[in-house]
Amino acid sequence: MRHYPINLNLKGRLVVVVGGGRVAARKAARLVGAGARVLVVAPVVEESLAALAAQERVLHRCRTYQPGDLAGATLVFAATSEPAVNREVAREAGELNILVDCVDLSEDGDFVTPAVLEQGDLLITVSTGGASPSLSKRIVDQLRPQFGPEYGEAVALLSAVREKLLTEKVGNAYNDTVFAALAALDLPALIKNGQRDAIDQILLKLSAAGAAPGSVGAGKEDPS
Ligand SMILES: C[C@@]1(CC(=O)O)c2cc3[nH]c(cc4nc(cc5[nH]c(cc(n2)[C@H]1CCC(=O)O)[C@@](C)(CC(=O)O)[C@@H]5CCC(=O)O)C(CC(=O)O)=C4CCC(=O)O)c(CCC(=O)O)c3CC(=O)O
Ligand SMILES: NC(=O)C1=CN([C@@H]2O[C@H](COP(=O)(O)OP(=O)(O)OC[C@H]3O[C@@H](n4cnc5c(N)ncnc54)[C@H](O)[C@@H]3O)[C@@H](O)[C@H]2O)C=CC1
Repeated sequence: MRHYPINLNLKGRLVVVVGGGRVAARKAARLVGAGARVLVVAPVVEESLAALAAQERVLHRCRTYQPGDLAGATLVFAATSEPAVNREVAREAGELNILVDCVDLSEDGDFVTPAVLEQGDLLITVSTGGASPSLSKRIVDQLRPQFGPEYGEAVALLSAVREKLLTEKVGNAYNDTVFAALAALDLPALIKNGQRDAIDQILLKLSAAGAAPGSVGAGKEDPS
């Protein structure tokens, strides 16, 4: 394995994207989705980036890259169409100890971005270590039909149950039993088949030892 997999929480962090074409736009849109503060440095930006800038969801510095543009960044994307500029950006990032993704030559960078399948908080990512981005994309496209919106709902429900159990100071052994029982269920299938009453019954049964599911039920009515 050439890369170490990690899912970053970039909420409120400054990320600088140098370049404003199709590739920069793809990276910037996902960064905005993750709650990062995004600065785009480019003399020309494509339509979707211009729209994000107009909505003040990214900051656009409308000129070519200059040394100093990376100040304060947590991450950097060198995403121009000029290899020499991308190298220069990578060099400055290295000096500042900021991790950089060089979109035209992964060997010059510190990280690469994977193809992504997202359903709520479920994140399935595929990478080939830079060998074949289009294969990464194809694998995600093949997985997409198997992981519909019910997976997002299942994750949200599991998260609520988990938070409730962990904040109710129920014994660890009890929690372990409940988590194991929940993990053994095919919750996404139950959700997909509309079996919300069945899920609420299961949650009530699991909570019999003391942790009422309360507001975490799957049905429209609060089961508690
Ligand atoms: C190393 C990496 C660096 C990085 O960008 O982080 C990188 C590098 C390069 N990509 C190139 C080409 C293409 N990239 C795509 C698409 C995607 N590229 C993505 C990631 C990555 N691309 C990282 C490694 C990912 C991995 O490990 O597999 C995806 C998965 C995610 C994303 O962009 O965030 C996204 C899918 C988005 C989606 O799901 O929709 C397409 C297809 C398309 O655009 O439809 C093509 C054209 C077809 C082809 O060439 O395969 C070139 C050659 C450029 C040239 O010819 O000059 C380089 C440079 C090089 O190879 O060195
Ligand atoms: N990683 C990936 O997913 C992919 C990477 N690529 C690589 O990424 C490069 C960029 O691709 P696109 O976005 O499609 O190119 P593009 O031609 O659409 O956009 C290039 C952008 O770079 C900006 N730019 C040029 N010189 C600059 C400078 N000195 N300072 C700041 N910005 C500058 C331009 O204003 C423009 O916004 C390609 O040249 C290719 O090598 C291409 C396809 C996919």
